[in-house]
Amino acid sequence: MSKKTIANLSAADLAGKRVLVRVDFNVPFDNGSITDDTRIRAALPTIKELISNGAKVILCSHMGRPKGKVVDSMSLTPVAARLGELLGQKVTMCDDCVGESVTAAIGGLENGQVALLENLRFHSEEEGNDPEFAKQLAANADLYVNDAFGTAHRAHASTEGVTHYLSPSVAGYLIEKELQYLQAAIENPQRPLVAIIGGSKVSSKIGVIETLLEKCDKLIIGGGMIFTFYKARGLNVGKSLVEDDKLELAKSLEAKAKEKGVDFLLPSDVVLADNFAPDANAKTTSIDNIEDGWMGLDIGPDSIKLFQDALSDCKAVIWNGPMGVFEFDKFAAGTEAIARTLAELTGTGTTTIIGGGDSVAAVEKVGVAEKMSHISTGGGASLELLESKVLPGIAALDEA
Ligand SMILES: Nc1ncnc2c1ncn2[C@@H]1O[C@H](COP(=O)(O)OP(=O)(O)O)[C@@H](O)[C@H]1O
Ligand SMILES: O=C(OP(=O)(O)O)[C@H](O)COP(=O)(O)O
Repeated sequence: MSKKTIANLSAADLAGKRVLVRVDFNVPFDNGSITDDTRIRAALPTIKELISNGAKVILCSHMGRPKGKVVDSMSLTPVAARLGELLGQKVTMCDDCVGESVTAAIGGLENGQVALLENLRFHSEEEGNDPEFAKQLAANADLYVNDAFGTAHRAHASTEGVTHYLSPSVAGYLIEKELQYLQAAIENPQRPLVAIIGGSKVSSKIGVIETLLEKCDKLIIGGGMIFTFYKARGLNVGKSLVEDDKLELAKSLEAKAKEKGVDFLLPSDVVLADNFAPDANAKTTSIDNIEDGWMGLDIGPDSIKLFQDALSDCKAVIWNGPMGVFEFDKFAAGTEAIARTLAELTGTGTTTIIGGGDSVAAVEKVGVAEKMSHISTGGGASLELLESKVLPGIAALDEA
């Protein structure tokens, strides 16, 4: 990575210094309890490094989309409690992210102690990347570390703006690791490189499919978007999800794959449902035999075999998006089989990279998350990185 990281800072750079650390603690909640603390645990290496070097650690994050207003259910207070448990030390929860009370709380920190600022997005200036707000955030710190990979695609006051007022501004270990895997996978791939793209709609994955077509050897497509490709080929898709305004695009993506010599694989059979429900009636059929009144919600057993064969010789895999409606058990087999196959491949030396979002949930549901080479903590951010877009939160950091 060409950006400076905390590994480039010496103990003397950190001891006794107030370090503002942007983290992504935007974790899922249910009834006030954190249901998945992956993002909190992912920030621990950076936080622990700062603690052990005697820094005063000032963590900041957003939670949800409160649109510039204080929304009690989006307070970071439960996160401070969970982080305190994980660190085995107290985390001081601040009642705001800027202002006198925050300055006083930070003034009271001893070396090696940790404070968490309240949700940055309770102020509209955060998402507006307001320079005055960025200055206020910076005023309480001596240097800046960005470890919020999941928010690196946002040019907000705490990710981009603040870097203009704090020096050095460096990346944390999580951002370093995310870049190591995701950037290397497309810039310097081990081959054969296979990309598996699924999810609901082709429209949300156009950019990533186009970029990956330039990089990968095989492209496997699953999920709801397959029906737009089938309809573009003139097949009947019943009442499956289709984007009628993307038929020409689907044709051009297939043509581009051919032109580039990329093996373009669509499922050969699908699991149909008579309605979109967990208890719908289901049947498996080849893709040229989809009847009116039925919708495809998963890939079928022949397709699983087809995809497993295509994956068998690969050295690296990037996966983004489920193969079907894996939230419904009846239609989860395709996604779960791919998750298991990737876990096995990792064991035989293949690099397996899971983009954020629903593919991560699927891998966790199957219980194979620990087996993958890398699971990204950012959905939108990992997609943008795979699309070779510049992530403003990373671009703003000091060059190495
Ligand atoms: N055949 C299908 N028909 C309708 N929805 C589907 C189908 N296959 C997958 N999906 C849905 O796609 C959603 C995930 O899509 P998307 O948000 O694009 O992926 P990701 O979150 O991995 O980026 C899941 O909720 C899943 O139920
Ligand atoms: O959860 C996040 O993004 P993700 O759902 O794309 O992984 C990040 O915290 C960014 O949140 P945002 O999309 O409200 O800016």
